[in-house]
This record gives sequence, C-alpha cells and structure tokens, in this order.
Amino acid sequence: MTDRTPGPDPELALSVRDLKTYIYANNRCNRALDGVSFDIHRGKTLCIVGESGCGKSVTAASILQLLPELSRIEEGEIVYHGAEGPVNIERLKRNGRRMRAIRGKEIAMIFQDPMTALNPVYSIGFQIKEMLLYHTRLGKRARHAKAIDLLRSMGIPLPEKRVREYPHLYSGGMRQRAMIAIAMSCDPRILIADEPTTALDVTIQAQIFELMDTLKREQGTAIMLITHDMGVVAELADDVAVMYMGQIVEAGPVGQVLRNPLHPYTRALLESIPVLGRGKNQQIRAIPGQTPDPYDRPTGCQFAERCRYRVDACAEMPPETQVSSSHRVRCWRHREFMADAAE
Ligand SMILES: Nc1ncnc2c1ncn2[C@@H]1O[C@H](COP(=O)(O)OP(=O)(O)OP(=O)(O)O)[C@@H](O)[C@H]1O
Repeated sequence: MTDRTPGPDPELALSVRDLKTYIYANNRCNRALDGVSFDIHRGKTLCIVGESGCGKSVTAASILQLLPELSRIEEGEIVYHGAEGPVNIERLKRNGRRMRAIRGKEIAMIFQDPMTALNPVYSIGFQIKEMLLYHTRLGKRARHAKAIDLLRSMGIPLPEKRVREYPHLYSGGMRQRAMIAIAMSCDPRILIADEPTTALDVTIQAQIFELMDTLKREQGTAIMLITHDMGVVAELADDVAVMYMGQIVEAGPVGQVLRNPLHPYTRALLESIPVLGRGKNQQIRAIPGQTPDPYDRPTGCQFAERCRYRVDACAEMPPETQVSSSHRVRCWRHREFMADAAE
C-alpha cells in the first residue's frame, strides 16, 4: 500500500500553533497571546487586524524573539519553514547564532516609524551594505552595486546619488522605501510589516502597498501585515486573522471573511470603515465600549461586554469552530450569521 499521508505544504513559510505569550507585571499576568494559531504562505499576504492592544505586535515580537522584558512564550509552537527544513523558533536562544541568522536575513521586519529603524548617523547605502556584509558573502563592490539596485527597485530616483545620503535627507515615503530596501536586502522568505504606512499620507501609502504587493508577486515573499484598518485588509490581504484580546476570533481567506463575517467583532470593524462614494451621511459606527483590563479579563468571550448580540452563553468562552476548510470563528452565534448570509 502506498503512503498517502500528505507531505509538508511546500508553500508554507511559517506556522504558529496555539501560541501563548504572557507578560508579567507587579505579580500579575497579562495573557497577551492566548492560544493563537495561523499559517503564512509564500507569495501571500496575511493581514492581522484588530484594535490597539489586541496582541498584533506581541505576535510579531514572539516570531522574532524580540519580546519585551518580563514576557515569555509559555506554550505553543512557531515553526519557520526555511530552505534547510522546519525550525522551531520558540526553542532557539533569543540571541543565539541560529536566531540571529533568521532575524533579518530570513524573517525581516519593517516598522511604523522608519526613523526608529534607520540609524541617523550612517548613510542609507551604508546601512544596506551592513546587512549584506553580516548576512551574505558578497564582496565590497557587489555590496555597493546591490545597494544601488535595491534602492532602484524600491522606486528611489537617482539611486547612485541617494545611496550616499543620510536618512534626514529622505522624505517620509522615501525613508519607508529605504527601510523596505534594507529589509529586502537579504531576500527574506518572510516580511513582517507592523503598520508600515500609518505615518504616511494616502498617496505615499498606496505606493508603499503597491511595492509590497510587487515583492509578494515577483519574489514570492510571504508577508505578514499588521494593521488596525479593514480598508487595508480589503486591499492587500489574501488571508486575514481578526484579533481581539490576545485571541484570533475569526480567520480565513479575505473574500470569505469580508463577504460573510461570522464574528460580531469582525462585523463591527467592517461597519467602522467609510465607503467611498456613499457620501458624508453614511452610517459609520464606532465600536462602543472599551477593551477589558488585560490583567483582569472576563472568563467568557472577551468581546461580550461590547457585543450587541450577547446572550447568556457568552459568559463561557466559545470554542473555535471550523466553518469551512479555511474559515474559522470563535462565537456561540456564528450559525445565525451564516444563515443571514445565505438569505
Ligand atoms: N512592553 C510592554 N510591556 C508591558 N505590556 C505590554 C508591552 N507591549 C505590549 N504589552 C501588552 O500586551 C498586550 C498586547 O499588546 P500589543 O502591543 O501586541 O497590541 P497591538 O495590537 O500591537 O496594539 P497597537 O495597535 O497599539 O500596536 C496589551 O495588553 C499590551 O498592554
């Protein structure tokens, strides 16, 4: 008999399973990530969306082993699928050789504010070349040529001149492009982008998103994009994971989740975005109430207090239910929303 067990998915770049990352302060514990699972695939963008404090950045920091002090991965797995086979990141030493090689070279990150990542006292070219020196075997000339090529491919005009310039001479959009150039310099398999365009105006924002989309399509980079904006999700995501208070409350292919949102929180996020062309009288609903104190969470559904569909059952934590092969949700009442969509 032939073995029909499916082999590992060759497109899988990262898989996170039941990840629990806790932060400790004053003898109290914040379950910042409380059982988070998702996959990131090559050539696809996964958007992680949710309000401030839901755990988006702690997810990124867990993957890169850059967690704040007094925080710890308590349970779960983060498996990076690199060229040399799977690696359990959570078992690596934070500053060990393997983790340092993965961080930056294989999994790169760009941040909201490029000035926090760019060093003001070195030229942009120097900073790209440093990455190449540290992570590749390229010689001096090749590093310089690659730095210019990278700036050119990021749409920076006159790259031969600008490679020598310092960050303060770059505009906000150009700095963000330079940061992406540094991140992409070693051809990472995964690019994590934490709200990369929040500080930029909408035209530049659209250009940066287009650039990220090109990287995904042409280089097969797997992108994990962190955002609080459902508009960004609709535009860029292949898959989406909606987070609330350290849990993924709904996840799936973007078309399925946006067309048929099954969690009241996803619905509320969708109602909170303005739609172009509907005029200024359109109903945009802010989500009422506030997130609970992370150090003193309710035992049941974390969203219940703010949920207009709340019932008694919500005092108990709803299980995660798989509603199709790739769409999952954590809400006692999701079947009713499925029925709504079918009508
Ligand atoms: N350095 C830190 N020290 C203590 N608690 C932290 C720290 N960073 C995050 N937290 C806590 O961890 C939880 C998750 O926060 P996280 O920063 O991941 O949220 P986020 O979704 O990225 O928010 P934002 O959109 O504001 O960046 C929150 O309860 C937050 O208060």
